[in-house]
Amino acid sequence: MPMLTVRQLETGYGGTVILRGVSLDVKPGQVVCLLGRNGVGKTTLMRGIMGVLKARKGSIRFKDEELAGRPPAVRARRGIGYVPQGREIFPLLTVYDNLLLGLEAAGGRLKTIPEEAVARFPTLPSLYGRRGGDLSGGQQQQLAFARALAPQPDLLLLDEPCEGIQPSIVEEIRAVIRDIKREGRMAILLAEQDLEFVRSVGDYFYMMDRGMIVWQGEAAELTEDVVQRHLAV
Ligand SMILES: Nc1ncnc2c1ncn2[C@@H]1O[C@H](COP(=O)(O)OP(=O)(O)OP(=O)(O)O)[C@@H](O)[C@H]1O
Repeated sequence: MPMLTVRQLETGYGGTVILRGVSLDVKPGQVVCLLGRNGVGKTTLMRGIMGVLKARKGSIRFKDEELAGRPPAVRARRGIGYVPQGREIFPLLTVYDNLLLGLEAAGGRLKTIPEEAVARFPTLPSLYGRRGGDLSGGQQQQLAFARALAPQPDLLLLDEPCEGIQPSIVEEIRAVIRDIKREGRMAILLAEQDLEFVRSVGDYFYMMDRGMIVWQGEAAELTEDVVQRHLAV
């Protein structure tokens, strides 16, 4: 049984339709990857699932509840965490307050940041008093990741977490995703352009082109042939 079932989702910006009927499934504990060239709609799909963009048509079922008409706060409360592209750290707030906002965004069920969310990023506690805007890009990505983990979501949406990040932190992020996968309690939907990264952490993939899913399969079936057909420019 899938945990997330998206069917025929249509959404876009203003009068422009970007997603033209996207369907996908994420099962509990799975790492599902979204692939596709720049501009095909990966971020738009993430925003549609989180509810930052309203669905024009289609269905988003999460843990047996229809969420398509519900606001982002409800989706966060139901257990969807989001690490947006560009991270969206609050630059003037401290690292600690950024983490607390993650708890609040998910309904404030937890009052303190769970040890396990932060323990995945051992350098974060030493930065608690710093302003978000003073961190490096890699540190901000770790903070955005920990902020999304703080309320203990069941599904994590990760939008290109390695984009523009130094290699050592990419390796840390890879290790965190692998740990989460090994623990088996959380599912991940990951937008990612790096094929090697997808092969190393993914279970399943969806390939997007111009607002549609054009191919899908097990991550192990992400062959050069598939890549050539859908990713080569
Ligand atoms: N805020 C916006 N207003 C209008 N159009 C937008 C907006 N954001 C994105 N688009 C358009 O939507 C389309 C899909 O963009 P999207 O960011 O979802 O692609 P993507 O696959 O995530 O690419 P990237 O890897 O570059 O982020 C593009 O044509 C883009 O120009």
